Amino acid sequence: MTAANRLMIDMTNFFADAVGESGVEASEVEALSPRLEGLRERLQGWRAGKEPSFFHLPFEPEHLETVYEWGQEITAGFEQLLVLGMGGSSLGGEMLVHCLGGSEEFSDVLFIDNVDPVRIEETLEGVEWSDTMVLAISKSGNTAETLAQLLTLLPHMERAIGARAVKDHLLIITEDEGGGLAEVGRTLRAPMVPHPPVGGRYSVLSPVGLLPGYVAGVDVEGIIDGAASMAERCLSADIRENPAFWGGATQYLLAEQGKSLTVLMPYFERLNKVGSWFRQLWAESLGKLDAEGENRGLTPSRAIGATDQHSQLQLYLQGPADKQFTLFIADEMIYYGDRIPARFKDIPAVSPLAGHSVGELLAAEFMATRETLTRNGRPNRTIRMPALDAFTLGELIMLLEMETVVVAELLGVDPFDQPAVEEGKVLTREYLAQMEGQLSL
Ligand SMILES: O=P(O)(O)OC[C@H]1O[C@](O)(CO)[C@@H](O)[C@@H]1O
Repeated sequence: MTAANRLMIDMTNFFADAVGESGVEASEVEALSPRLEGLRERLQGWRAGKEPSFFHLPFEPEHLETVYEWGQEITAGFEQLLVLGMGGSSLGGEMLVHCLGGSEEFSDVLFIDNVDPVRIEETLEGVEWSDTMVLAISKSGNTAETLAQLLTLLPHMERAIGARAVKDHLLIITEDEGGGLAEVGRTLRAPMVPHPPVGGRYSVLSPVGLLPGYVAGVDVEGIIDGAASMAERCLSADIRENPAFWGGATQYLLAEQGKSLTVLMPYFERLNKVGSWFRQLWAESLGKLDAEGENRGLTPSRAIGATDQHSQLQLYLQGPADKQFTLFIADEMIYYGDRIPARFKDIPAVSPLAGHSVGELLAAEFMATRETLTRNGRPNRTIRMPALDAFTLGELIMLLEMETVVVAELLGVDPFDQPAVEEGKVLTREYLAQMEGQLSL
């Protein structure tokens, strides 16, 4: 595996030297280092594979083997992959496909990650069942939405390809063999791939995310190499040398000082789904009660440059000083896009644009936003990628996962559970039961 670091993390504008009193001091971040000692020890165990963890996924070659085996079968036999799943069961795959997908041999990977009947109907309208493989993913196997998605599209499949062929068009990823999805799969004799023993929001580096990615043409080995390289860097005992410890501890401190809204703002639309994936990771991992029963958490928010400069930036600059920002830019951006013709260069509004590529304009807008945030005392950091490629995306995924775990450690919460979500699931079932009562009257 290559150890070249491609992701550059510029934290300068998180600190008081750049943004004044709304920033933090490097010495304050360093002072948090002893509180991360327990995590450092656990990380060594995770790296050695002593207990299941997302951190070890890039070092488990069997996941890639499964992805190649199924990926080749799907790309050889089908035109389309339809992925069913909620939250962590779909967001990682969607991120990979959206960021780097676009294989010419294989056209479509579609995701149904809701039970909005209109959206489902619209998605299914274009599905040619004889050319489609369905991938149903649920770690627990009992998620109502995922089961409803699968069970409602089964009759469509059966009508189109015949009941006996369904098992050749369906693949299931689930962990719990006693769960509803496994039960349905066994009845239909559909093949099953085990979900790794990690939470859905930490599962992107397993077949859960990599298989849809592979099918869309993503270089999954590059993703894994990048993630492994970042994981090794995150083992450093020196907090300043450890990107996730340094980044996570700084974001924690900023939040403790009132900046508990984390805004992710890529200047690259392909990175938009990184924001969707990160929102679940950050929200479900951090938003919970600590040991003293205090409500803790940092609220994720996402924006997209340059579009949201014309929507959110006014708030960011002069609204409440409760936010910290992570901006993303890819150096290659300046080479993209047509040059703006000089034809109307005598018009004052056109003259500064003439001759520049559209990518150069976007890059200039990024630099301007970064500077205005800084001048207005709004703490911000920049994650710079030379190019948006698989290795860099793998580094980014591992960095954001590890930063989440670091912030959780400092908040004193468990990053791997989501105890409060259960209540809503129970109530949903109760409401359904009530509706059944009404309908039977
Ligand atoms: O993979 P499963 O078990 O279907 O869960 C889907 C999602 O639902 C949650 O349990 C609750 O939102 C998430 O943590 C998870 O990613």
